[in-house]
Amino acid sequence: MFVPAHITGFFRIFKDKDFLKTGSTGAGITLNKGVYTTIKVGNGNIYFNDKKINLSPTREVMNYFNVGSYDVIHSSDFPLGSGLGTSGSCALGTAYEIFKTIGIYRWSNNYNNEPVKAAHIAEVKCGTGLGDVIAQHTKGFVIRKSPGFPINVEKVKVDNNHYVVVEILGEKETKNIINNQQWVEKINKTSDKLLIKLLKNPTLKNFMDLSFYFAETTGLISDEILEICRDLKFTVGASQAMLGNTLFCICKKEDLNDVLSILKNPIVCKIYM
Ligand SMILES: Nc1ncnc2c1ncn2[C@@H]1O[C@H](COP(=O)(O)OP(=O)(O)O)[C@@H](O)[C@H]1O
Ligand SMILES: CC(C)(COP(=O)(O)O)[C@@H](O)C(=O)O
Repeated sequence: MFVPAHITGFFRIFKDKDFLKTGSTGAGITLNKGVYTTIKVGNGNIYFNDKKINLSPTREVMNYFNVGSYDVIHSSDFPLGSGLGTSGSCALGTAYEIFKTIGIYRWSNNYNNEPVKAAHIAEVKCGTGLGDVIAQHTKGFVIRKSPGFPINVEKVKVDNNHYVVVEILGEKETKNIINNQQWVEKINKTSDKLLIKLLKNPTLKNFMDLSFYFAETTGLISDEILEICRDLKFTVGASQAMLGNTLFCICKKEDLNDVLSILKNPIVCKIYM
């Protein structure tokens, strides 16, 4: 099962005692790179790019479906902690694969996005995500209008001639931000009006402008990424992937070579619909 990476440009945090009501509003794009997940009968081991690790969101999903006798194997295009929703891809891929393997007979009485709910709950419990899973389930250029469930999103039509170029400059643990009250207040104060602005003019250009405003105003953007974004003004836009130490840029085909000449380790992607 392939689950696309997801880049959040800006977001607002909603916490609730109900994990299904906890989540985020905001906007982002899914990529044609991400995580391939398979499961096989085993001993409950988790492998990430051939390394055995105890990846908490994946473990949470395994516990949710109560399947300790399978191994989960993730093959990821991106490292964990890069703000590309890799933990969400792992959680959702695990949920889909387990659900497919154990069959819906166990859940037939209340099948309703069960794998998506399981992965969302896992991400929220682990502090590794709030809205990625819903966006990765929806795919494309996704505006999330309400947090969590019931799912309330707008999938914006985009033409296929844009590229998304990503440069990973380091790691950042999502939980250190979304579990910090000062950051939560700053994020929510900054993002308060951005969703309405994007819904009024749902274009990739406006998405990138609002994302850059959010990254700069919250102070989440690093000086290094800020500098590179200034050099990429000729594109549709550039900003920092939330919540990572990763730059992302959307550009037209005719500008791609110029973008690649500016970045050191660019990864060229497309928006995954
Ligand atoms: N080697 C590892 N072993 C176990 N967990 C890891 C390892 N490396 C990273 N992780 C976990 O992966 C998760 C990454 O989630 P997050 O910070 O949201 O990044 P992403 O943007 O990739 O989703 C975190 O829970 C982090 O603790
Ligand atoms: C921005 C974030 C809270 C975290 O995203 P990541 O670091 O990629 O796990 C995301 O889940 C969202 O709600 O939009």
